[in-house]
Amino acid sequence: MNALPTALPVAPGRRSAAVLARTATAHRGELAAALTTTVLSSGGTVVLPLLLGRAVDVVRAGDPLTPLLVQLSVVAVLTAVTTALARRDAERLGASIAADLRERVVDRSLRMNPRLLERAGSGDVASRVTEDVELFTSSVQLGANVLTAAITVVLSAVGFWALDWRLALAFCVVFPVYALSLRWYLPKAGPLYANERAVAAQRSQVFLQSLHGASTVQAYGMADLQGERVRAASARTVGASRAALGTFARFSMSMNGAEAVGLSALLLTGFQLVRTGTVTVGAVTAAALLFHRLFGPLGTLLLSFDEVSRAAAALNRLVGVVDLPEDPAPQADVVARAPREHVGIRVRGLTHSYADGPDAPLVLRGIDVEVPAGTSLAVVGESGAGKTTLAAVVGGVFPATGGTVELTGARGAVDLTDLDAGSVRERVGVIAQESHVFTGTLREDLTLARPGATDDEVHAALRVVDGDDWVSALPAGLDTRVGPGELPLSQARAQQLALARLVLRDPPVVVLDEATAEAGSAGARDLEQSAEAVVRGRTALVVAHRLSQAAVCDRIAVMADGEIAEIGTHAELLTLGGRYARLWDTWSRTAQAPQAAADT
Ligand SMILES: Nc1ncnc2c1ncn2[C@@H]1O[C@H](COP(=O)(O)OP(=O)(O)OP(=O)(O)O)[C@@H](O)[C@H]1O
Repeated sequence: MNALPTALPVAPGRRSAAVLARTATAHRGELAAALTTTVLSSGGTVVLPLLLGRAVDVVRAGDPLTPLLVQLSVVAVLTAVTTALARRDAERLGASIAADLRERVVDRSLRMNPRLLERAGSGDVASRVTEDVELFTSSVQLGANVLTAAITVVLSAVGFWALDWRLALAFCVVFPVYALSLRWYLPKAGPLYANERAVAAQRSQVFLQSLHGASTVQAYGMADLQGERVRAASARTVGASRAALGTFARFSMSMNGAEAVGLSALLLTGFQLVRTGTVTVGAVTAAALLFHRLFGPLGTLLLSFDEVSRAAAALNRLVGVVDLPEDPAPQADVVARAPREHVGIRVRGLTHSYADGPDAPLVLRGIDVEVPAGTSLAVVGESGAGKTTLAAVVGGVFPATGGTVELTGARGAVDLTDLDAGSVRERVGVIAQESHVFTGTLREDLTLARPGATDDEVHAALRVVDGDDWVSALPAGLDTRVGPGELPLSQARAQQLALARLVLRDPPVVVLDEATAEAGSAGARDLEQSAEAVVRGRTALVVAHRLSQAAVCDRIAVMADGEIAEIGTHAELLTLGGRYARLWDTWSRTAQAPQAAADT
């Protein structure tokens, strides 16, 4: 089994640049349009000061100014138009690149190996697909500005050279000063921003944990402690941002110094050249105007190192997700061999540990069990016995650290880990402890399981799980919007929807993990019946806290400390007089006893 990293990777800068370049060239038309209009607009920006310089010489010589004024007007109008077009084209290109990347990141995150997701923490994934994607997307405008500034700087250098090579040299004085500042700043900026992003991800993780575990936090009176953790994580984020900002402020000051040095050098050189009659006053005027116009683009280029560094840190984290190695593709013949009908489950020597290393505690300790096609196996046991872990592994949610789970059929057996997620989901349907309601209409929520299902099919699935009455009674029926902020649904109804989705998907094997555990006893009995209807005719592994649910399954496995302690039918286990019999005895004496007994 491949060793999984403990955290999501961050791509090196060179790899991110390559991905960015490849994404840009995939939009060839937009790239060509953006480059063309940007070169034209930057060209106009450089030509205008040159024409103004010439105007100074024309006025000094007393020559007619009108032809030059016409040229100036035409160039000014063309520059204005191409500048507007350049901005639009560059933004379009940037938006396309950002959208491409965003889709790839979201797509890869949704198909992420569940064990990696668990290890890396959902906070890191959430911060990448939200904050990092947003940061990168909002740098589209920045990218457009940087492109324009870079081209303007190159064309201005050509303009200086056309005026006089000595003026060009004087202009170049700024570069060593810039270079020194950058040499000081750049090695600091990368780590500072990477740290800022990492600390922000930790803050998201702590915050998400507080939200997800809100009821536990309140139940144990841990609000103050958890609040302190969130505050400490926020303080670390503020500290990291301050460190980055302080360094940036010092860098900005050195930029202003460089500009003062550059302009002084240019004016002094121009003064000498005019005195010796080498260049005209107009040429020096043009050079000064060019330099003045360059302040903007040069400042954009240099000051944007700050934002570029942030965007690059975000991009490296996004490319880290995009580049996650795909799980190996299943072999076509294995998928073809995997049974679709009369599918049984065979578990051999299953061991699992949530931690790494040879001494890591085992949560499953060598489970051997078989569920013949069309029969049901209930799994019961005390909290922490390993029931949920067994259900998750058998349901193909994540692979176990050792042993095998096979789907058996008339043509042999296929290991679950040799199949891709899609092939597993066609054959094995899972309902986990928490049933999620997706934002949208009830129809959308239900047809996720089978896109294109008709309303009749959706209602039929709801009828199987006894959910059609309340859905049909809603004024908008299947068009009712559900999810956060919409029609509130009880946990029992959310589980009913999850069961209906399973009916629509119609897999031959189902794994139900405490599908009825959350409901109060009255609702729980209804849900038990809904779950029973789903199990009927299918191969099923049912994690049951309510023993009435276990008693109606064909066989029952009692788990204790990661092992199967007892297995048999309800009657056999009662006769055995062991753990199950004791559990049943306790269960029968609880308030539900008369009802549970009537159930069985
Ligand atoms: N994601 C996880 N990371 C680390 N340990 C885990 C994780 N999930 C479960 N465990 C541990 O594995 C053991 C078995 O847990 P599991 O949830 O499978 O038991 P269970 O029988 O289903 O318990 P319950 O009925 O309370 O859900 C427990 O000791 C639990 O603390």
